[in-house]
Amino acid sequence: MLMEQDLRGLFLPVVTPFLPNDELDSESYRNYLSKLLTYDIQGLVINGTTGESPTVSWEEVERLVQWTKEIMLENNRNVPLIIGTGTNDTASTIKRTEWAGQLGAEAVLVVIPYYNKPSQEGIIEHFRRVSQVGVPIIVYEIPSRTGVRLTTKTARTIMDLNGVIGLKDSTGGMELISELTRYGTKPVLCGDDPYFYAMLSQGETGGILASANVNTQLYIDVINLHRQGDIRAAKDTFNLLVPFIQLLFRESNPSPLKWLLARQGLIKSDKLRLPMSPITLELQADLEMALQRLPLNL
Ligand SMILES: O=C(O)C1=N[C@H](C(=O)O)C[C@H](O)C1
Repeated sequence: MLMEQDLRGLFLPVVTPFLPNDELDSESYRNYLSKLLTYDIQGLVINGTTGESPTVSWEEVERLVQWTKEIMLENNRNVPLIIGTGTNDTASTIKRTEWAGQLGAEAVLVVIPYYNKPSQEGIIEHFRRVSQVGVPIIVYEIPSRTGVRLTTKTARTIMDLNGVIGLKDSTGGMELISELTRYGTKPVLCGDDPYFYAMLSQGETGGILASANVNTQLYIDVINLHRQGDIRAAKDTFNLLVPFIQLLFRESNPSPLKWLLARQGLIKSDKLRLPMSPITLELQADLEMALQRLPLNL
């Protein structure tokens, strides 16, 4: 099981490749994951936003986890698996967290309950109950997707729960991390790619970054350079990544990322499940242009 001190470095949220008939594409998954496993990453996140969790069934999550274990074995590489289990229903989140534990998850990623707009007290109680399952929890704060925002007080209360080992900050700003790190906190991982460098400077311990599915080594370099105190080189390296990050989030993640992975031949197609749809021709042209300037180091 992951512990607080393990939440350091780069964790990759994986895409879920699909066939034209909407079935899971195991061949693409094997090809793509084998590549990711060549990097010095600290873990994989299955069934996150990038994995299209809203349209992937739990039975499919089980297959993805099984395949991931097989692919790790084939590649002689073992990294911790974090599984997304958060929903907007406490009972189902508890069930999924129990199942994730049975599947061998080292931690679970639990998003703030979305859509039904619970009160701060309701959110705290949600996490208190899920934390009792006994699988380490990474809290996932992403107000642009959930429609609710944690107050600092709520975030602190949830972070203090036994069983919560850290938080993925996708708030799109520096306020939460500044407040949490002001008096010391459990680890905060960046989940908002454009803020990755700024948050490192503010005390984040690493990231769960969809954009790091491409140019993975450069993200690892940013972390290592920053740790070594070579701030200038870390910033220069991050600056190389910024144009791609901007393009990868101009339309909803993971559509641009899937297009890029397919363009590189790592997965067979950029197929998404509706209501997610492929990127516009305009974004495709801009990504092609960016590729001319910085060929992807996949
Ligand atoms: O799947 C994830 O985990 C991520 N989701 C965020 C989003 O899609 O909004 C982005 C982040 O890079 C990782």
